[in-house]
Amino acid sequence: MYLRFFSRVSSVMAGPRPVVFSGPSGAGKSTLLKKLLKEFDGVFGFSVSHTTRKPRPGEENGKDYHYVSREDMVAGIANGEFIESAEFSGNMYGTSKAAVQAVQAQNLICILDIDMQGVKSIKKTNLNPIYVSIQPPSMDVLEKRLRARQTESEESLHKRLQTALVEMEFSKEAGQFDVVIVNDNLDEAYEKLKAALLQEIQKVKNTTKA
Ligand SMILES: Nc1nc2c(ncn2[C@@H]2O[C@H](COP(=O)(O)OP(=O)(O)O)[C@@H](O)[C@H]2O)c(=O)[nH]1
Ligand SMILES: Nc1ncnc2c1ncn2[C@@H]1O[C@H](COP(=O)(O)OP(=O)(O)O)[C@@H](O)[C@H]1O
Repeated sequence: MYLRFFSRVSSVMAGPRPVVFSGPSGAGKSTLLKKLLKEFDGVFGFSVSHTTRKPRPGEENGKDYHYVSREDMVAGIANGEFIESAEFSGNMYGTSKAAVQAVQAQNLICILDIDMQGVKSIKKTNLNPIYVSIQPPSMDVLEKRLRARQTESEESLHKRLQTALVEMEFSKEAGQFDVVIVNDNLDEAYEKLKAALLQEIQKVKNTTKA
């Protein structure tokens, strides 16, 4: 009884509910979340993950990811600095406690872009996010978009497509996600995303006004 009371208080103090974005590589997670961050400046904040993968052209250290060596990442995990971490397509990725705290300290809705393993780990924490799955209209379209993005080697592309099949099946499991958005037409997908998050957006706007 008391425990429940205190955990409710601490989740209120932690600010608005975070939002988890997950789905296959190339489904459009970054594209959609960047649109949200741009339109709702002062409402959303991005949880900057750590990764051992190399930066792509145009990506910025500390903005898109914290780019670290495997040695540093392993040490950070052993040191208890991460809420969750996973191996994806030959690289390590992880959400540090500091990354989420930095966003929540500003009373913003914290956006996490994480894979399926991350979703499973976050479900064991008390973060209590809204789980959004971004899905491509088909495997064919996904492959075309990933190729057109020109960020992957042939090997990396194949690994991502293999994993995508599993992530697509996972999104169909009942209860895994609060919202599943098929990103066919970008504008339509974005409108659906905004509609799903409208209530949380409004809460933050009301708090800021008060
Ligand atoms: N578990 C976990 N997954 C992450 C994290 N950061 C990114 N990812 C996921 O790692 C995968 C690969 O990300 P990235 O290399 O940026 O490639 P992209 O998704 O194709 O743009 C995606 O599914 C991301 O959602 C993290 O901190 N934790
Ligand atoms: N609805 C869409 N229609 C066409 N291309 C899209 C759409 N959404 C995203 N893209 C493009 O597909 C590629 C993959 O999107 P991205 O946001 O990088 O995916 P993710 O972050 O899920 O890996 C990018 O080149 C992006 O510009």
